Amino acid sequence: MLEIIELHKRYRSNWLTGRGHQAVEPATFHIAEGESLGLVGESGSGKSTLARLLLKLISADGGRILYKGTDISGYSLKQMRPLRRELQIMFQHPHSALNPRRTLLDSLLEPVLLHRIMNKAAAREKALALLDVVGIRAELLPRYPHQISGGQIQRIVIARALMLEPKFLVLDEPTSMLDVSVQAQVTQLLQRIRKEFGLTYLFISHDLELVRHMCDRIGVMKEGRIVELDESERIMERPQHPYTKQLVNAFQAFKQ
Ligand SMILES: Nc1ncnc2c1ncn2[C@@H]1O[C@H](COP(=O)(O)OP(=O)(O)OP(=O)(O)O)[C@@H](O)[C@H]1O
Repeated sequence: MLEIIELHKRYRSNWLTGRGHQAVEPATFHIAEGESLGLVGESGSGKSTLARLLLKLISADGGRILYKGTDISGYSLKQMRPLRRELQIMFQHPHSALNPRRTLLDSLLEPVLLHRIMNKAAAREKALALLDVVGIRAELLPRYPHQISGGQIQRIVIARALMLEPKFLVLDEPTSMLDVSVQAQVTQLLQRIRKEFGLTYLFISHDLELVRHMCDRIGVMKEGRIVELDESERIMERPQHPYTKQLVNAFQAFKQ
């Protein structure tokens, strides 16, 4: 579905240090349709930058992105517009994902009305059907984000993404701000909708256990480089790179 070839990014020098920063070294990998690919690595290793690069939310310094065989690297904002429906991202901070001054219903309807996909009545009907899928009662819809829990917000955010019938979702630490028990419920929901809607995921997390559970393959990032990428079980059982070994060992020690 996505083929990434030598994609790389350097942030320009900042006024404080006067130095630039190579956030992502040339990265080459693919994400197959229906697959869930995990990205792990310490904070600052470039995971979010890589995800934003492949969605073209930030511009790359070089490299290519093929989506369903078409090179979209040089696409303008206008050319990307129809693809924004198909390629979406969900962020870590559930509260900043929704406009605090809009009701949940308005937030749910906003993207489809903006993309002029359907009229308001049809959009409401679709929203109600999706609320069922994500396990939210319709009575909550007139509320504002601060009036519901973090887990409920994440469910609304998931429903809002589904309104646009995406094909590919980047999940950037989607559950890291939630309590452990709520985390498990949201993770289960994400697993279920992947199957139900035939979605493809890029799942970013610090949590190796979660990534192993959610993902078919795992890519390990260190200092802007993908140092290892393999099937999840193989990464866990036979890590090759010293940094991956360190991550897996730390995880095993923590489990004992
Ligand atoms: N807009 C920016 N301008 C300059 N430097 C940036 C910018 N965004 C990120 N960086 C730097 O690029 C590096 C990679 O950041 P990135 O957010 O991609 O890492 P990450 O692995 O996703 O980290 P985390 O797990 O903490 O979210 C970091 O050193 C970060 O400080």
